[in-house]
Amino acid sequence: MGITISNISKSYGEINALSDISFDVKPGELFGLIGPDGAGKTTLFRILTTLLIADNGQATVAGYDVLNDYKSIRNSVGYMPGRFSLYQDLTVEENLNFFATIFGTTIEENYDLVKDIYVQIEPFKNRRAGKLSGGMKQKLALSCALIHKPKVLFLDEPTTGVDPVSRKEFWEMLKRLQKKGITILVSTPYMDEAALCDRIALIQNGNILEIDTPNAIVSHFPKPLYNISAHNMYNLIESLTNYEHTYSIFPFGEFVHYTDKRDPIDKASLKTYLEFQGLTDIKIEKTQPTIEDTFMELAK
Ligand SMILES: Nc1ncnc2c1ncn2[C@@H]1O[C@H](COP(=O)(O)OP(=O)(O)OP(=O)(O)O)[C@@H](O)[C@H]1O
Repeated sequence: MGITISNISKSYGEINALSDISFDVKPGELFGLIGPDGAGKTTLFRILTTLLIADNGQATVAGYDVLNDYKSIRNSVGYMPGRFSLYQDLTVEENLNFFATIFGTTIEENYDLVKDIYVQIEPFKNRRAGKLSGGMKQKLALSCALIHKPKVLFLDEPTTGVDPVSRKEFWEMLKRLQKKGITILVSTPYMDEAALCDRIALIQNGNILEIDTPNAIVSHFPKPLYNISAHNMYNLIESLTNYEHTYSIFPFGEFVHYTDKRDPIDKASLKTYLEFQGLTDIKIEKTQPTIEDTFMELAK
């Protein structure tokens, strides 16, 4: 009951939103689609949930073809779109009832599946959805996407605009749903969330850059990586940009992530150069690459 995607392309006029995309999501897998705004994630979700027709290629979801079996797909999948999809003027309970009714079920019938999530918003069941916080809206949207017991769950940027605590809770919920046998395709622009998936596809400008487990993707980073810090971040970035041996630089919190054209790096001469640029408190230490580093390297 997984997903297969074979040579899917989609253009909007001149814009190639997806260019010949192919990959599979295994049954029961928690698979992440990781990429920046405009990468093509929503377009792929809309094709897989039968809301949009691809220009080329084939795809199946839970064994059904997206074109020929679209009605079966609509009954077997849950879809939480990126933008808030609920009825703002209906209460929490009315929203959930509405989604249950259109799928011919009731809240009671499938309560077991949504219980974990719904109990957290049940105290506010008479509040209008439009008056909920970001984290609560997200929990209600997930409950609505689950109320008909889908085999496959599509979540398009479910944690965008949600606070860090709610984001963490949300990923714990996804892990629990996965244990119940639901296949999950989730998109996110947050690279730290990518590490929580079984496998991820890095996507940019409608192309897949790489597909693998988060650990394997990180292990493909091609060069030794260094954390560099100094008292003046702006001057540090400018100095490293102009340094003749710089291969790549990437601001990363309080550090700059740096790779050097030389192998091995000459740390002493790099430090002397930075001191000559007027920088003080310089620290250069080897560090482990993250998915974000790998993405930036592949996206070059
Ligand atoms: N209806 C449309 N008409 C024209 N261009 C579109 C349309 N929908 C999307 N696009 C363009 O197609 C590309 C892919 O968009 P898509 O929404 O699939 O990306 P995304 O990764 O989901 O990003 P976002 O999070 O911003 O939605 C973008 O360049 C976008 O501007």
